[in-house]
Amino acid sequence: MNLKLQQVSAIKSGALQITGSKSETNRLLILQALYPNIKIENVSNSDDSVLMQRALASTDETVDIHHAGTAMRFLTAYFALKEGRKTTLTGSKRMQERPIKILVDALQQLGCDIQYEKEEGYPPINILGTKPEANKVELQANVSSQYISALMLMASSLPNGLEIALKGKVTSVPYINMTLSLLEDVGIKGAFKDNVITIPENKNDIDNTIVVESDWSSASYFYSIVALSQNAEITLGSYKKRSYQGDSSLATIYKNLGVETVFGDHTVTLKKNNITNYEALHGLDLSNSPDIAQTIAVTCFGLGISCYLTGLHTLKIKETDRLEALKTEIEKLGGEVEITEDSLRLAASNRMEKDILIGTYHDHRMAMAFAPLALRTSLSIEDADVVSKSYPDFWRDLEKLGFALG
Ligand SMILES: O=C(O)C1=C[C@@H](OP(=O)(O)O)[C@@H](O)[C@H](O)C1
Ligand SMILES: C=C(OP(=O)(O)O)C(=O)O
Repeated sequence: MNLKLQQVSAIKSGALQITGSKSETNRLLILQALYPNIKIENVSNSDDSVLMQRALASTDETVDIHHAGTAMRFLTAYFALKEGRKTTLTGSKRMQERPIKILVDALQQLGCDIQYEKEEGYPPINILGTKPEANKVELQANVSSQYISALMLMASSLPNGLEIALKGKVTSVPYINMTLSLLEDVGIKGAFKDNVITIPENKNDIDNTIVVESDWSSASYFYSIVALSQNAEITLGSYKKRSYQGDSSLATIYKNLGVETVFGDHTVTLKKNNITNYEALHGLDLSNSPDIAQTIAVTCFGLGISCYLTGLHTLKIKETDRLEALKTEIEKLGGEVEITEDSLRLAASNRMEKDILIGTYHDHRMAMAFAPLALRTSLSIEDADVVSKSYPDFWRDLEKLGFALG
């Protein structure tokens, strides 16, 4: 379904409750599968978390996780270490193009039994669960942190825990720290020092209740809306100042784009002010928070300012090639974008075409990143339901703020 967004001149101030972080939820669901007395509150209602829950509950031999990257990676390690269980783990067409070799190699190093069903290095994979004796593994860390988190989440179930040595420049580091922090919250105290992660074996009962913080990547779209508005003020729950999510760097980044963040009791209020520092957008390294790159690029385009975003090497293997997709869609609207393998340069421009259909390429973040441009022009979003991968209530929440949809 294509969704038309009328141009809106002003939006209402409002308060929204954002669903739980899908990254935190999907880690905790794996830990709950290992330690069933763990309780999770503010569970994400994202498709990716629903798919994860279904996969963990399934007794079928074939498990299909559609587009969910974390589910694919975390479940590869989970099923590989589930002794005696035979699983074919598969996903959408795009998932079958997203690499998994680094993780499979690491699990094979440990002694796991995993075969590729079609193309080497890519899902679907056939897994026969084992309990390996080895407790050391080495893997390349510059492609996806999800491979590392997958091993960390399973490590405490191995007879001697696990030592994970990371090679190369480590990418998406906050997601590794998030895994470490959640493990610690349930009582498993690991360490990450000098590119070596150590997770001990756990023999204790675990019955903690963990409250998932709401999703910061989802909050990014409201940062963009406030930046593009005259004077909007939006309160979002439930957030905390000391977040496990690297995308909470939004507060610092959007300060440069005229958005002030005020932390309340479990909320953040985003307020428009006119204090900007656009220079900070020139050479902004997003290797710690890849999921907000699209939001930031589109905000800058909406503001008519230039930006140069770096550290984007992981964007090519996400739900789509996000660098290509951004270039194509911003250029349709009249912008000028140059991309390399790991960077995006947007030229300053006041051009903004009307009534363009924005392609979304099965990528929830393409739909959500472009929606705030309705504060500047009328546009349509292709396949608008794609947002449910991380944020099923997105369009309803935009309507609450006064966006005119349909
Ligand atoms: O571990 C996680 O929950 C995630 C890690 C990141 O992936 P990469 O480590 O592949 O960059 C991020 O893009 C993804 O949305 C969620
Ligand atoms: C990249 C993302 O998800 P995943 O890799 O888990 O599919 C995302 O949500 O932006």
